[in-house]
Amino acid sequence: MAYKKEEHFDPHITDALMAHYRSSLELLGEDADREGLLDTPKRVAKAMQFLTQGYNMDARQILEAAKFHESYSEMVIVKDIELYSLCEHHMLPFFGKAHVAYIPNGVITGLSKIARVVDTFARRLQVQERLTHQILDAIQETLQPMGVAVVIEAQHLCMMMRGVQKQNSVTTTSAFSGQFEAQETRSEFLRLISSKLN
Ligand SMILES: Nc1nc2c(ncn2[C@@H]2O[C@H](COP(=O)(O)OP(=O)(O)OP(=O)(O)O)[C@@H](O)[C@H]2O)c(=O)[nH]1
Ligand SMILES: [Zn+2]
Repeated sequence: MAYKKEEHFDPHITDALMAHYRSSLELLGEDADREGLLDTPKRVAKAMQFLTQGYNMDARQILEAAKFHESYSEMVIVKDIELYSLCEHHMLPFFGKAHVAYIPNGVITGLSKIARVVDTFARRLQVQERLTHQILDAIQETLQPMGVAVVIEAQHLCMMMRGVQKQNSVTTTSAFSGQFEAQETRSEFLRLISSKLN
């Protein structure tokens, strides 16, 4: 499922968000009528709809539409999938990388679909832990593989620009199912995602 182009956003929602962001500008002490800000409510309305459009995307449908029967039964890893999300506490971005693996059980999917599944759940208000589990659950339920592994490494602007103001902390979350619950398989996955060659 492709991203919606900005011109396809619901105009009623865009209008309501524009009014909201215009009054936010004024509440923050700005002159919403000055030249540089005239189009800002519209830009922010569109940007926020873009950043939350995962609500209109269906990860299971994306995977169902790209299932192929194949006897390959080794680990498939898609690593370094960049992600941008918004923390649900402050609506500030968190961003980083997702590493996703599965061990097929007769069914594989298109590699790009794994990245699309990541985007589907990232483009919402999130906490990193739930994002990690939602990616795992969608792949597990749809492809029914022998196991799924998801690791996300991300930096949270709410911890960098404000609040505790820590610039270098990276949060790592992980979720494992099936064969990845075994130490040996999990270690192989962790070794492969930290390798420069793989
Ligand atoms: N577990 C988890 N916490 C998150 C995530 N994103 C942001 N947070 C945290 O959400 C918490 C919200 O805590 P509160 O005490 O309600 O909010 P706050 O007063 O703004 O907290 P500070 O950020 O410490 O100033 C903060 O500790 C954030 O660091 C996330 O993805 N997962
Ligand atoms: Zn936050």
